[in-house]
Amino acid sequence: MAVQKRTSTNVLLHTALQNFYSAAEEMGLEDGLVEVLSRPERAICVSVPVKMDDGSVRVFNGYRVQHSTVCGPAKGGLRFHPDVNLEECEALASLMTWKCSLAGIPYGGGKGGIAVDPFELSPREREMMTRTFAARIAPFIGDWTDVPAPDVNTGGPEMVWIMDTISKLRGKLEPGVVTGKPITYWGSKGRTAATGLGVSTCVLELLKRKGIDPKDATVIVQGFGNVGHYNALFLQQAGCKIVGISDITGGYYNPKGIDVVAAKAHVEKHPKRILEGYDEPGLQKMDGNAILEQECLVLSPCALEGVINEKNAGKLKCKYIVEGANGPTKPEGDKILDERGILVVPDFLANSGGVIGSYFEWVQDLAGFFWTEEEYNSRLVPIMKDNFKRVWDYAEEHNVKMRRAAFLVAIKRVADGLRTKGFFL
Ligand SMILES: NC(=O)C1=CN([C@@H]2O[C@H](COP(=O)(O)OP(=O)(O)OC[C@H]3O[C@@H](n4cnc5c(N)ncnc54)[C@H](OP(=O)(O)O)[C@@H]3O)[C@@H](O)[C@H]2O)C=CC1
Ligand SMILES: O=C(O)CCC(=O)C(=O)O
Repeated sequence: MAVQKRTSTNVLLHTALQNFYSAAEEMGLEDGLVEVLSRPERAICVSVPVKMDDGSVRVFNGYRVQHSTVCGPAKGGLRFHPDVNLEECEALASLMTWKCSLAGIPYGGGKGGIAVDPFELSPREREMMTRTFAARIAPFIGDWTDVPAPDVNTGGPEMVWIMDTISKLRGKLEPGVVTGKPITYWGSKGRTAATGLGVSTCVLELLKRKGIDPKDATVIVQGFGNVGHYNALFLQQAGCKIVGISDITGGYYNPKGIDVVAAKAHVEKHPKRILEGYDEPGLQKMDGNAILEQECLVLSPCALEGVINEKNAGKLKCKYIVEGANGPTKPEGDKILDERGILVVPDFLANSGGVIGSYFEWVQDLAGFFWTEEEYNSRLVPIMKDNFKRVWDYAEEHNVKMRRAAFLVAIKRVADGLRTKGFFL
């Protein structure tokens, strides 16, 4: 019987399934494996009741999806955002499977989160919500089963609350149950900047392949959070001119180059930690979508999914796209970029520095022995360069786009594992 292709109205799941099916078809993957890998192994839905500060009770929906554990424990972030839903988690979990496979680290893929606007909660409410969520997914997570990490709107505090809740439930310290923890609490030096360092490494590798001096490169970075800010900072340090940045308050464009350090200092001082009100000579403020369409050599979307699509792909004025966010380009947008000859370095290669960095943290936690930041970065950067090279070379050799090359390489490792191990457990 032919493969029953799944479809979804969710942008991310639609993108994930289309990318997977077309790569699977190209590599001639057996139907049985296509069926298995187009579905998650396990999807957990929990309700998360919280007693609010005013005495009322609110119940939030929480999710954890484990797409694959063929190559190791499920691994991937937790996001707190009003738009979080099961299908989105499923898509992001599958992307984690391919990301970990491509990176050559011993993990499968998982993702989860809570449908909530965390900024509406008090610190106490946020902690209670996180701890209750941790307790409800406790039977399914652990250092050798599923290891969550930060994603959008989560970070060190949430990871500590999860680790502490699980440790109390199990009656022993469980540092390896989550990564992205603060350094003082079994975290690792280097993890905070790891994703941005990985994205910027891919930009610089791309420039090298194209024979472009970083000093001649203009870059626009969408999103000025963890990934976007560090990406912009490292690129500026490497000599690139950052001509555009953006956050929820809109786009900030300066053809003379934005001072990333000053912009970050402004955000740190702002009570809402946003770019609003940032100014410097030559800066033009614009709509958040318009910034994507400004002139630059490299555009690096580091905020949201689906931002490059059928509506704007024809209007972009960049030559290269290096995806820091997960799923920023819809397949419809990808097709147009392809026709226009705009080269895309795909998300699960470009932003894999985060999970590779998490792997380093997990290794240190299991060993109880910690590295210096120099050791951490000196391991991360060569792995990123090697992975970039592997995908670049495959794309050149087989005359395919980098996204397709990355999928083909990543699916092969998981498929080989499945063939060897079988499907029974
Ligand atoms: N953190 C990590 O290690 C990894 C993250 N990723 C992915 O990278 C992306 C960003 O994650 P991360 O940096 O951690 O998240 P953060 O929450 O730290 O930052 C997100 C950024 O996006 C901005 N943003 C939100 N909405 C818009 C909008 N409409 N237009 C422009 N900017 C917007 C936010 O602005 P504001 O602050 O004003 O709300 C913020 O600057 C996500 O797709 C995530 O899955 C991938 C791999 C690892
Ligand atoms: O650090 C991790 O384990 C996962 C990071 C993540 O969620 C991602 O790469 O999208």
